[in-house]
Amino acid sequence: MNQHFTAPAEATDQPRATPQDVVRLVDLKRRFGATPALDGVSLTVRKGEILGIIGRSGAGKSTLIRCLNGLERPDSGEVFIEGREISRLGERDLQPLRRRIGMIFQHFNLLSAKTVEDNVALPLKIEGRPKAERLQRAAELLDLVGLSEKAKAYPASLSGGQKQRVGIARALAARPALLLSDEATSALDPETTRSILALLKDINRQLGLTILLITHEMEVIRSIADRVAVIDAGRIVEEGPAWSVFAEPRSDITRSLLGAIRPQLPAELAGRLLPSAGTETILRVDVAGEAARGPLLSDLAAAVPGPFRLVHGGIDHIQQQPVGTLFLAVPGSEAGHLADVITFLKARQARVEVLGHVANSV
Ligand SMILES: Nc1ncnc2c1ncn2[C@@H]1O[C@H](COP(=O)(O)OP(=O)(O)OP(=O)(O)O)[C@@H](O)[C@H]1O
Repeated sequence: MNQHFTAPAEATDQPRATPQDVVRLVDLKRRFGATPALDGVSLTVRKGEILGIIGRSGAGKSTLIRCLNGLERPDSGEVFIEGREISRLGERDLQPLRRRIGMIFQHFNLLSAKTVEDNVALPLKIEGRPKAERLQRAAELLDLVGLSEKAKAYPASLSGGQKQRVGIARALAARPALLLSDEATSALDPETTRSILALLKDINRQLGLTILLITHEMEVIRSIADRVAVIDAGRIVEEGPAWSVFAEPRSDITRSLLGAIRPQLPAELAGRLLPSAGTETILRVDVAGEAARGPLLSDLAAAVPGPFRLVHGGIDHIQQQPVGTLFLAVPGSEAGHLADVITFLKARQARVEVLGHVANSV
C-alpha cells in the first residue's frame, strides 16, 4: 500500500514536492458556475509544522479541503500528498492516500452506538487490523489525549471537549502523515478551545505531527500556528510566519479578521478622542521582533527630551516572537516634540498611527 506514498520516480509521474512537503498545492482552480471557489491556490504544508488557513465564510476553505482529500476534483492545478499527485486518481487509488490524512471536525462526527475505544479504533478496523492491535492502539491514543478512563463510555456521556479528544485520538489511529483540523474548536467554549489547542500543540511537538488547521478564528491561529495563510475569494492573499502576519497584516481581510483580537484603546479613552487639537495626542505604536525586544521606551526618553506616557498596551509573544502594541499619550498636537517622537519610533521600525487627541490629561 505504501507504494502510493513513496513517490516512485516514474518519468511521467515525477514528484514535484520535496520529502519535507506533506502537502503541496499548485495553482489550484475550482469554479462553481460563475463562482471561483478556488482561484489559483498554491500552498505548501511542511513536515512537522502547524499551518493555519484562515478565511471568512465562503472564502473557499471547504473546497480546498475536499480537493485535498480527493472528494473534489480541481478544474486545474495539482495536489501533492507526500510527493504524490492525487487530483486525477481514481477512487481505488485514493483510498490509501486518504488514510494518510486524519481529520477532526467541528461536530466531532463520532458514532453514537460505539464506545469511545471502538470509535478510536474504527480506522484500523476499516484497514482490517486484528482486534488486539486495534485495542492496544486505542488504549495508547486514549492515554495520549487523557481519556483512558472513558474507553468503555459512549459519546453521549462526554463533554464537547472530551468528544473532540476522542476525535483527535481516532484521527491519529492510522498514523496519518497529516492531521487536518476543520473548524475543530468552533463549537467549543473558550476554555475548552484552549485545552484542545494545547493538546494539538503537544501532539505536534511530541510526535512531530504535521497539522493543517482550517479556521475562521484568528485566536486559533494565534495560539498554535507556526505559519498562516489567509484565503479570500479563492485566493491566498497573505502568507507568512504567524507572528509576522499578526504584527504586520498586509491585506484588508487579514486586518479585519484580526480586528477582534487586536489590542484596542480602552473604550473609556477611545470615547474621549477628538479629531483635532487637544492637550495630548494618542499614538498607537505597533512593534514586533527586534523592535519589540529592545528598550524602546527608555531609548525614546533618552533620545527625545520631553514627556510621553504609556496609557495602555504591552508586549505579547506569538511563536516566541515579541509582538506588541503600545498606546502613548504625547503632549501637543503639532510639529516639534510630537513629530520627534514619531520620527524616533519609525526609525526603530515601529508602525505609528495617530489615533486622535484628548482635551485633558488621561
Ligand atoms: N457544490 C457547490 N456548488 C455551488 N457553489 C459552491 C459549491 N461549493 C462551494 N461553492 C461556492 O464556492 C465558494 C467557496 O465555498 P466554500 O464552501 O469552499 O467556502 P468556505 O470558506 O468553506 O465557507 P464556510 O466557512 O462557510 O464553510 C462559495 O461562494 C460557495 O457558495
